[in-house]
Amino acid sequence: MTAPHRHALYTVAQVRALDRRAIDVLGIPGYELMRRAAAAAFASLRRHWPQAQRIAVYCGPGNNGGDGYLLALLAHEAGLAADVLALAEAAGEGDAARARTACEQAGVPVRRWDGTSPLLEADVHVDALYGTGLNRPPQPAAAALIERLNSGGKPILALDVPSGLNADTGHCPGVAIRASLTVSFIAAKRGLHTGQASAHTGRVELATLGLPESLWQEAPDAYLLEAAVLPPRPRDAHKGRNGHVLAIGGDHGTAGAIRLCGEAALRGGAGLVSVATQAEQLVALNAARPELMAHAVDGPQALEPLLERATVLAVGPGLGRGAWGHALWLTALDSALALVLDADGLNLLAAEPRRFDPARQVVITPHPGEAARLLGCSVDDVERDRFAAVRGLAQRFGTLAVLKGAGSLIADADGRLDVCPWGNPGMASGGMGDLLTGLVAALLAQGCSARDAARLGVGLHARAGDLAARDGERGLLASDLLAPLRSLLNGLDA
Ligand SMILES: NC(=O)C1=CN([C@@H]2O[C@H](COP(=O)(O)OP(=O)(O)OC[C@H]3O[C@@H](n4cnc5c(N)ncnc54)[C@H](O)[C@@H]3O)[C@@H](O)[C@H]2O)[C@H](O)CC1
Ligand SMILES: [K+]
Repeated sequence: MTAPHRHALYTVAQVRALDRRAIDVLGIPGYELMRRAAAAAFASLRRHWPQAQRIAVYCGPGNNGGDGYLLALLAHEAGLAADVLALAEAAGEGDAARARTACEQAGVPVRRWDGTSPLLEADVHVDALYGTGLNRPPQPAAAALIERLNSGGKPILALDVPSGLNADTGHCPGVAIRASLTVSFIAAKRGLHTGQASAHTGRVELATLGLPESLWQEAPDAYLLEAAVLPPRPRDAHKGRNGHVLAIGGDHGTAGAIRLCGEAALRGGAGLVSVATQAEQLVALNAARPELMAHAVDGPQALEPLLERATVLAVGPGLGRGAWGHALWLTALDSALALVLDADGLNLLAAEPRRFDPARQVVITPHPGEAARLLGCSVDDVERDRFAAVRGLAQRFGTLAVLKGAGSLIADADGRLDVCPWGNPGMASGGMGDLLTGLVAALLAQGCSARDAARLGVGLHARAGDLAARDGERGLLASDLLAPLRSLLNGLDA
């Protein structure tokens, strides 16, 4: 019996089951839930826009619209000017129809949106068009209204889900509301925290509608990551206790990626970091970061002695897909060491797929393009359902999978999902992935399991990106993250 763990994320089907249990088992009528939802949303509206005197509510044909009618009624009863534009004719019966009648009988003007009339004059617009019931792209009239609201220059409060956003996947099949605030009811939906969601939800608040803890019986399988750091180092720590990362990459002309990976492994706290790379990179690497032990490796034989000393492998940054990179990649895959695969290490895996021994600690960190190649689908397919994609990766390769992008996702082979709530568009730049690879390798080197290294690494990396973006998201460089990363790792939140 767990209340909605404040980081638990639910599917629409799971929330519907909670709704049903509230109605059937706890005997709370659906209309009472609707009234509580409207009250919670209205209270949020007053908190966020205390000066608002006029609100306009846009109601769809279902229960999301029902929430909107009851919110308009509450605003009217509180002395605000409230108007309603309805997308559809009054529904025959049901809670939404009852809500609309209560609204009209109280004297709140309810007019039909004819597809062209101007928006209502208001300080705040309330989006009550679609919630968890969205099952196709908004149709022309609704789409036109959504686009007008988005360009209306006034804040939008979205009820439960910004209309047009799929509450399960975070994908927008068509146009979608861009809200300043979303008040979500009963339980947080997965789709509010990944993919396109962050461009549409604004701030997300959860209203549990005063339901008793006994409602949340089944434990959900998706959670928002929580801020965490590594436990403090024992005083007698020595470099041998913090593992030895061997970063493999840096084909002709690409020293930067493997260097960033190695630096991140050092900053991430690995005891020792070696780099196996092409001879031409040595000077640049040693000059840039002498603490990295760079080795010229021309093939698998030269790699062997380095593998014997390493405890974790990070394979892929700047590896290339030529004979040199492929030979080193094969050697790394045939070792039993913990492994982080990224960039060309993943492209080579897409070309020569294999399942890893579940006992081996392996983390793969694709961006959507690499994920598409690994899954044999399009990038659109990946982004259309990121949760399905990341789970597919973990199951297909038998590894811990990270699917990067807005709201990075983490899946392990038994289906548990974690969602990263941090990060910003400034991080969509070269080298950010190389940092993550090195950081995850460093955490593995310090004894984390693949799952903990991925969760901690993704969270710290994104939080460091948010700290570094305090000086602006434009021009954010991967190396800007190294300083805040070190602070976060040591629990010294900058
Ligand atoms: N169930 C409860 O106890 C509570 C529900 N709450 C609110 O209810 C909505 C979910 O309501 P539902 O009627 O299932 O669906 P929607 O209102 O989201 O959608 C309306 C209706 O519209 C049709 N539809 C879907 N997509 C489209 C489209 N693109 N174009 C046209 N029509 C579309 C579809 O038939 C839907 O049924 C939930 O989000 C909450 O806001 C209460 O708040 C809490 C209790
Ligand atoms: K909505």
